Amino acid sequence: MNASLNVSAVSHGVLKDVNLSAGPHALVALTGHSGSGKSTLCHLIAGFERPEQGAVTLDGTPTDEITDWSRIAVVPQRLALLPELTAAENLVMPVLAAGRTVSPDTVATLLERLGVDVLASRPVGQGSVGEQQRVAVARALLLGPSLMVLDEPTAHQDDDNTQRVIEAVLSVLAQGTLVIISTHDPRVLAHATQTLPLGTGL
Ligand SMILES: Nc1ncnc2c1ncn2[C@@H]1O[C@H](COP(=O)(O)OP(=O)(O)OP(=O)(O)O)[C@@H](O)[C@H]1O
Repeated sequence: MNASLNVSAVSHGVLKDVNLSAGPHALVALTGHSGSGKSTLCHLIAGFERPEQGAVTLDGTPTDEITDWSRIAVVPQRLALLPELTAAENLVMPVLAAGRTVSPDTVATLLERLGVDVLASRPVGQGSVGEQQRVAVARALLLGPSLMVLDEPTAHQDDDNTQRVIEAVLSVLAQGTLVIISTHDPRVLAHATQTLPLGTGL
């Protein structure tokens, strides 16, 4: 896993001439006030859309051409879980889409680690917002992606669960995942290896 992310001269919506390079084991924090474009940049890096100007590539490939969650896994601000499916089923969806398999034990262990084993066999729509957010974190962690993009992943978490999310992210970071996190949370920022402030006019 030696992913190299390049955001080159990107202008898109509120974003103007944004540049970023990062590789394995980097934890890049996207910071800035509300409306500064953190979610917009998360979407571009995740490959949900292609920038109006400039390029976003992972190992030379535009990220909007990458759909394999073992390469790019995402925790969107709006989570994008299927509420009528169980947490375990939600975790397995991108695995199946990538043509891979994971053992039920691996899924169960990950859900337990994030404190959401209670939803393993219940529809995730029955969980709290914080629980659903941790299911989305587990879904992104499952395949040990090359690049993981998390949009404010501790926004709905109490102290203990913030620590759970941070420890889970640090574990894939240690294995070489490149992590991009939009955040205001000082407990997350403390682990950043790079910070990209947005909306500063720089
Ligand atoms: N699909 C869209 N179409 C038009 N404008 C949009 C769209 N999505 C976001 N915007 C605008 O782009 C700007 C940046 O929004 P974005 O959600 O990226 O900011 P943010 O820094 O993530 O904010 P927050 O911290 O409140 O989540 C905002 O003014 C927003 O209204």
